[in-house]
Amino acid sequence: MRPPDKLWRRRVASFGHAFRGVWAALRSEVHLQFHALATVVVIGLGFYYALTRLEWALVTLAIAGVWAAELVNTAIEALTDLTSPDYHPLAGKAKDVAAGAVLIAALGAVIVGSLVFGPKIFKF
Ligand SMILES: Nc1ncnc2c1ncn2[C@@H]1O[C@H](COP(=O)(O)OP(=O)(O)OP(=O)(O)O)[C@@H](O)[C@H]1O
Repeated sequence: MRPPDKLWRRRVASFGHAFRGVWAALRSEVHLQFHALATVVVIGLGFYYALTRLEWALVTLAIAGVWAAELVNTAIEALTDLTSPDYHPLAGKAKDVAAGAVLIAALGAVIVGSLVFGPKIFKF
């Protein structure tokens, strides 16, 4: 078994790698930059409309879901380009399915956003 201090250092290093991954994807992926902008706008609207705790929880889950799906999509795209730079139906399938995950998460976020902000913005 590893000494506890080394385990702790490894956990901290893992967080560092994860944040580095988010930052690397953010710098290279236009879609993620759009999500970052949308996240800032949605958080601003959340404060403006004084969302309840439950509404914040739903909005947070929706935002995190889209970010997570987009990051996994970026990772799968990178791995696919590495392992199959030439055309292959399976490479195409992997990329299409990963993009599908982003689409589903984004649709869910649009529904959550409409249900939470719709009545506040359009006053119904
Ligand atoms: N190696 C490949 N073999 C077969 N089809 C591929 C391959 N690479 C890409 N494709 C097809 O082209 C589509 C677009 O791939 P691409 O790598 O350009 O990603 P993208 O959707 O443009 O994502 P992004 O804009 O985030 O880079 C894929 O969804 C897939 O259908």
